[in-house]
Amino acid sequence: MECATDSTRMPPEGQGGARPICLVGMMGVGKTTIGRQLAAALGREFVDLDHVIEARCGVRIATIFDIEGEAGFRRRETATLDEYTRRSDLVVATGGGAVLAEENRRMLSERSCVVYLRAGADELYRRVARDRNRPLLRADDPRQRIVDLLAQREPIYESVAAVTLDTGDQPVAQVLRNLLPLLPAQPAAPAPLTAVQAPLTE
Ligand SMILES: Nc1ncnc2c1ncn2[C@@H]1O[C@H](COP(=O)(O)OP(=O)(O)OP(=O)(O)O)[C@@H](O)[C@H]1O
Ligand SMILES: O=C(O)C1=C[C@@H](O)[C@@H](O)[C@H](O)C1
Ligand SMILES: [Mg+2]
Repeated sequence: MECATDSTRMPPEGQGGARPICLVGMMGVGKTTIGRQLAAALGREFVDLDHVIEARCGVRIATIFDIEGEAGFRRRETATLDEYTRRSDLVVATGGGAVLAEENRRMLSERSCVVYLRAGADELYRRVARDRNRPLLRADDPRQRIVDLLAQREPIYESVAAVTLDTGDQPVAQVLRNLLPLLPAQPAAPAPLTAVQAPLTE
C-alpha cells in the first residue's frame, strides 16, 4: 500500500498541512523512541497515543486493563486514534494493538502514512523484559507471548503499512537514518484561501 499524497487522502478535518505519520508495530519495537526523534527531525509535533490515554485517565495502561478490561482500553484507543488521525503535521506512536480493529486500520490507512517498525521476538523481548507496564506481557512465559503475538499480528501490521522498516538490532539513531529516506514526500500545506471572489454577473 502506498502513502498517497493527493488531497482525497488528507485528514477530513485538516485545514491543509501534511497527513500524520503513524508508527505501528509490536510492544518494544521503538514506536515511542523512534517516533519522538522522527518528529524532531521533520519539525513535527509528536503524540504517543498510549501516553494521551494515560494522561486523560490519570492512571497507567496496566491499571486501565485492571479496571475496564482490555475491551475498555481498546474503546479508548479507537477514540484517541480517531481524534489524532484527523490532525495534520504529527508523528503518532500508536499502541502495539492499535491495528487489531478493522475500524482502526481503516482510519490509519485512509488518513495517515503508516510506518511499520518491525523486529524479531528475541530483540523485542530484550527491550521490554524489564518494563512492568505492558499488561499483555503479564504471562508465565512473556517471551513465548511475544512470539505468539508477533505471529498473529505481523500480517496485520504489513497489511496496513505503507512503509516497513526492519529495525534489527540497530541503534535508534541508525533506525532513524534508515527511515527518513523511505518516507514519501509529504504534501505542502496549501496556500490559505484569501482571493476575493468576483461578483457573479448576469
Ligand atoms: N533501536 C533500538 N535499539 C535499542 N533499544 C531500543 C531501540 N528502540 C527502542 N529501544 C528501547 O526499547 C524500549 C522500548 O522502546 P519503546 O518504548 O520506544 O517501544 P514502543 O514500540 O513504544 O512500545 P509500546 O508499544 O509498548 O509502547 C525502550 O527502553 C527503548 O529505549
Ligand atoms: O500490544 C498491545 O496490545 C499493547 C501495546 C501497548 O502499546 C499498549 O497500547 C497496551 O499495553 C497494549
Ligand atoms: Mg510506546
